[in-house]
Amino acid sequence: MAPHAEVDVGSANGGGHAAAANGTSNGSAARPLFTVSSPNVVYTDDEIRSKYTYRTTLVNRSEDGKYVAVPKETVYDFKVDRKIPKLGVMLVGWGGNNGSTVTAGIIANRRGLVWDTREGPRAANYYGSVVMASTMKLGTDAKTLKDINIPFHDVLPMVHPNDLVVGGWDISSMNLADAMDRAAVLEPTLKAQVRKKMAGMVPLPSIYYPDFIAANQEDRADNLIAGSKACMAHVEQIRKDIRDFKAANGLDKVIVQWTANTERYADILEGVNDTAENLLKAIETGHEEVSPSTVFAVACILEGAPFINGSPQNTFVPGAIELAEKHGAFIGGDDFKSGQTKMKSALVDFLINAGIKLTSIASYNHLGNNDGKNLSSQKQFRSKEISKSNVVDDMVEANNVLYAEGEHPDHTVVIKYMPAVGDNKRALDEYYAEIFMGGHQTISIFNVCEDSLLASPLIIDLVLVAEMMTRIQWKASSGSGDASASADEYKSFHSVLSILSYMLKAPLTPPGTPVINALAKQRGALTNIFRACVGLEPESDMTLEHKLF
Ligand SMILES: NC(=O)c1ccc[n+]([C@@H]2O[C@H](COP(=O)([O-])OP(=O)(O)OC[C@H]3O[C@@H](n4cnc5c(N)ncnc54)[C@H](O)[C@@H]3O)[C@@H](O)[C@H]2O)c1
Ligand SMILES: O=P([O-])([O-])O[C@@H]1[C@@H](O)[C@H](O)[C@@H](O)[C@H](O)[C@@H]1O
Repeated sequence: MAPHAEVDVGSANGGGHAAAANGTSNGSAARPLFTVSSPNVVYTDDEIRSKYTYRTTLVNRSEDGKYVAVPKETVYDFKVDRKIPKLGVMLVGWGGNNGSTVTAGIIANRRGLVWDTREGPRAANYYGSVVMASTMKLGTDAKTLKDINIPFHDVLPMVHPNDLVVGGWDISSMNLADAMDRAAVLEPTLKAQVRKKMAGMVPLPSIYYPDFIAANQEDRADNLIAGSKACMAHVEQIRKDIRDFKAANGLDKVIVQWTANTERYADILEGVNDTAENLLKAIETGHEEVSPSTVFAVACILEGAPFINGSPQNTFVPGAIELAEKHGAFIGGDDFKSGQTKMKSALVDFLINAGIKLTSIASYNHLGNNDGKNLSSQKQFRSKEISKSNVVDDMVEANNVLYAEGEHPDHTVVIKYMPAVGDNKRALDEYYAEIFMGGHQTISIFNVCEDSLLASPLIIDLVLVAEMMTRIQWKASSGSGDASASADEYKSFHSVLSILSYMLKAPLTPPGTPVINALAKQRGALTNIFRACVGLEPESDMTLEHKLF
């Protein structure tokens, strides 16, 4: 059967669910859940335009070495395209645990499925998605001053995941129904209801360069594009696949996401992958240090499809980042932040900001899925060890009361492959800290993460936020105090979508900008940038209205 994507027009025309707030999936703007009444916000049928004053504090040093804090205001004009596109998502590694699970989840939600379990009936949901299952404070009721909270999804005219058309590639030819069985993640009573639809989904052949993933993956590799090292033919085939998928499904846009196996790190080599020009040349000449994920990234950049890396390897070598910047293409990564590390990025933030001196973190985990099998190989584990270890750096460096320059907690990460537990990863963590007057606090956590059920909503959030970013443009308002920007042309955000960091362990940021791992700060950035696009102030927890009266 020819590989093809899911074609389910059930709700692609918006019939499968309530029209998304601020817009519907048929491309016109509907009545939004809320409007902002302000001279700084203008709604048209096609756009939301806002004037937003961004307030920061610049710090200088006086001659006597003291800090001098100077409040700064920069006025930006934001423009949001309200037309919600018909959106496709192509997963690299579609037949994996994550790929098959997220596909089944979208179908189940679109159809409003309910299935029997030992604990009784369960209904499809998007729990674990910050976009679909969390809220943000819109403001306070003008009469009662009580908080008014709205679904995150409603703050801007976002695509609804029920409308996503899913496809992708895999080195394994297994159809998605059999892949769902292989994954052993979902209940049989749910699988039975989506099996027919998924049996018709067959991943496109993909590129396979054996040296980049564990040798134990070879037995899956029966669905390959010819060639075992990078070449332009691979780039062009992937670009053609994206165009064909877009045309076959009548899509306006396609976003590509890597949820294939973790690769080993690629060496950064001068003259090979250090610049965009050298990277393209290295692909043309078949350099063996160019990985499959980097070939996919280059293909997507050239095709203008946002590319997101859900795995920890250094897909975005300097040449790939430079290429994305040159083409104004969006890239994001790395490594879904789904369970053990997500908890860590919240707990470490809490401990250190509570003035508790974390002195060691021991993170052990074992899992029995194919990801764990691939990670049982040292080179692939090393990619994951890096992404799981660096997540505390910004929080430690931000507290120079607890930590001297260069001082940091001991931190170890262990991953073991234990087939018996399958996708239900066990994460065991010990946090050891110094507290008041020589005391200690020891926090021990046993965290069973059903990895694919935690990662799937992140795959959805990454797609929805990345797509939303393709419809947001900005410019510094004339006379805004930002001399660097032209006052009369809108442009997109930087190619590297650091706004995606909440969903990622090792956030990729524009070159030279800081990496923020603290979970609350990441969510705050995502929330407040979206609020700014409709002219709303950042969420403030000051609640002076409840204190000054
Ligand atoms: N909670 C989580 O599940 C989680 C969290 C963070 C990161 N990740 C990462 O997400 C990725 C996928 O996780 P998974 O559990 O679905 O793994 P998986 O092994 O079940 O799926 C990976 C799929 O990729 C395919 N594949 C390998 N190389 C390919 C290539 N070059 N082109 C196309 N397909 C290819 C494999 O055949 C397999 O079907 C892994 O890199 C994992 O480390 C997962
Ligand atoms: O996101 P998280 O739970 O910290 O990290 C997970 C690891 O604990 C697990 O070993 C690995 O297989 C997953 O891909 C994921 O990276």
